[in-house]
Amino acid sequence: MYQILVADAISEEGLYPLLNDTNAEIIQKKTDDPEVDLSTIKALLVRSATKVTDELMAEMPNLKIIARAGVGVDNIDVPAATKRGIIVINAPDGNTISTAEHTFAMMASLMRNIPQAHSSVKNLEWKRNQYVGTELFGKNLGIVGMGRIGSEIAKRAKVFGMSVLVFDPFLTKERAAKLGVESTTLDEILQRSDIITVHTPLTPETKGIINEEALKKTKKGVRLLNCARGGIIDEQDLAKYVANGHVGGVALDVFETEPPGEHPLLKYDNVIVTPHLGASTKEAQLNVATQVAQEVRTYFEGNPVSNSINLPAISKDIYEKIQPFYQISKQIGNILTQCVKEGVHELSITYSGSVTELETAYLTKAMLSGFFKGRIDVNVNEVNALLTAKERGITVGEKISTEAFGYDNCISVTAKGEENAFTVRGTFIDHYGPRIVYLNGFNIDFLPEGNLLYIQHMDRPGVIGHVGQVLGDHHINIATMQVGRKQAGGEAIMVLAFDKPLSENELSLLNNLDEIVSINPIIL
Ligand SMILES: NC(=O)C1=CN([C@@H]2O[C@H](COP(=O)(O)OP(=O)(O)OC[C@H]3O[C@@H](n4cnc5c(N)ncnc54)[C@H](O)[C@@H]3O)[C@@H](O)[C@H]2O)C=CC1
Ligand SMILES: O=C(O)C(=O)COP(=O)(O)O
Repeated sequence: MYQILVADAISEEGLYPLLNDTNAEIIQKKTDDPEVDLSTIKALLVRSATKVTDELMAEMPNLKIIARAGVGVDNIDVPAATKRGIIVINAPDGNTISTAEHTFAMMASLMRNIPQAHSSVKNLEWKRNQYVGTELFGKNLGIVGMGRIGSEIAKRAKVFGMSVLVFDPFLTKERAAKLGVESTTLDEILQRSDIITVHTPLTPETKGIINEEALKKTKKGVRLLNCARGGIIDEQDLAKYVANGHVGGVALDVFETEPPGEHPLLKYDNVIVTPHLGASTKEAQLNVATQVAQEVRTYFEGNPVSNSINLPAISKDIYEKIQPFYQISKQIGNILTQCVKEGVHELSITYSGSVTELETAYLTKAMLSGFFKGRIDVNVNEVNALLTAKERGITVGEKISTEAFGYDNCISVTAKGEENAFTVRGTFIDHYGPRIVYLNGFNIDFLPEGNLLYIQHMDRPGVIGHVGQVLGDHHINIATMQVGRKQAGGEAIMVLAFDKPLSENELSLLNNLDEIVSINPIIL
C-alpha cells in the first residue's frame, strides 16, 4: 500500500488510474494540514501552488516521487529532490493548447481593449471612441522561447496574418523554416516587435530576461505578454516603462508572487491580468492529471516513468531487458561495499558481451546504489547515484570490453582504495539467474542472495571439514558452498550460504581456525 498526497486542486476524473489502484491510498489535503502524516507519504502530487522545498522533503522521509500536474517545476526544489533520490515528473504537453489559446485570447483582448470595454459597458457607459483598438494583422510578434507553447502561438499568429520573429537558443534553422518563422536574436526581437510574448521556463538565465536594459531597446508603444512565469519580465522595470508611457499595454497571467496583492502594475488601465489561468481548462486539467496519475501508478508497479525531470527516460521494452542486469549490478556494488575495508576513491565498471547492447549508464547507477546501500543514510538510487559518488570524491569509470571470460555477458567492477583493489565479476545466465563468477582474484560461482560468508583460507586438506565441524556443533545448516583456488596448496576462498546470519561468536570461532586467513559476512 502506498499513500499519495494530492496537495493542489487536481482533476478528480484524471486521478482515475490511482483511484482505481487497490494498492494506492489518496489523501487530498494541503501539506501543512495537521491531519496529514507527512512521514508516511510516498508520492506527492502538486500544481503550481504548493512549494516543494527541501524543508518539506525533509519531513517526508518515505517520499519517492513528486508529480507536477503541469509543466513548470520552478515551485519544486529539483536539485534537493535529486540529492534525496526523489524522482520528479511532470506532464509536459497536457496543457500546451490551453496555454497557447489563453495567451492568444490575452493578446486579442489587449489589442482590442476588451476587458476595459467590458467593464465600461457593465458600468452603464458606451464609450466607443475610448476603446479604439489595433489589428493583429500585419504586426510583428516576437516570441521568446519557442517550445511547445511558443510553437502553438506561432501557428495561430500566422493564421492571423502576423509576422513571427522568434528567439530560442535551442531552435534549429530547419524547425524555424518548417514553422514559417524568422529565427533571430533577442535584440532584434526587442527592436522590431510590436508585441512580445515570453514562453520560456523560469530559470536563473531567463529570470529578468526582459528587464530595463531590454525594455530600452523596444519600440515605443510595444505590447508585452507574460503567460509563462512571473519574473521572466522584471515586474519593477516593467512598471517603470508602463508609467512613463513607453510600453503601450501589458497582459499578465502570472506574477512573481501569486496572488500579487497590491501590485504596482495593477493600477494601470492598459495592464490586463488573469489569475494564472493558462492551464485552467477542463481538457488540460484532465490531460495533466491523467498523465501524472498514470506515471505514478507505473512507477509503483516497478516500471520506468517517461516524463522525469531528473532521470533519463527509458522505454518499457529496454527496462524489461535491463532488469536482470540491473539486479546483478546492484548486488556487485553491495558485495564490494561489504568486502572492501578501506575508503574507496575509484569504482571502474567494465561491461562485456550482450550487456553492452543495453543502457549501461543505467546499470552503472544501479551498481552505485548497491555500493552506497547501508553506507550512508541517504537512499541512493538512479536519481542521485552519480551525484552521491561525486560528493564523496569517488571517480566512476565505465568501459566496454570484448573480454567476457567465456560468458554471454559479464559485468566486472573494481573498487580501488589507497592500498588495495578489489574486483567482483558477475553474469546473468538465462533460465539460471545471476551468478558471481569472480571474487578478488579467484574464479568462483555463487548466487548473490541471502546470508553469505566469504572465507579466505589456505588450501590444505581438512579445512572444509574444520569449518563444517564448527558450524555443525552450533546446529547451523550450510545451504550452499562454493570453493575457488588459484593453485593447489596456495590461497583459496569459499563462499557459504546460510538460512540466517551467523552470530559474532560463531564468526569468531571460524576466524580462529588455523587455516583461515579472513572471514567476511555478506548480506544481500
Ligand atoms: N500560465 C500557465 O498556466 C502555464 C505556464 N507555463 C509556463 O510556460 C513555460 C513553457 O512551457 P512549454 O512551452 O510547454 O515548455 P517547453 O520546454 O516546450 O519550451 C520552453 C522553451 O524555452 C526555451 N528556452 C529556454 N531558455 C531560454 C532562453 N534563455 N531564451 C530563449 N528561450 C529559452 C527552450 O529552448 C524551450 O524551447 C513553462 O516552463 C511554464 O513555466 C506552462 C503551462 C501553463
Ligand atoms: O503547467 C504550468 O507550468 C502552469 O503554470 C500551470 O499551473 P497550474 O497547474 O495551473 O497551477
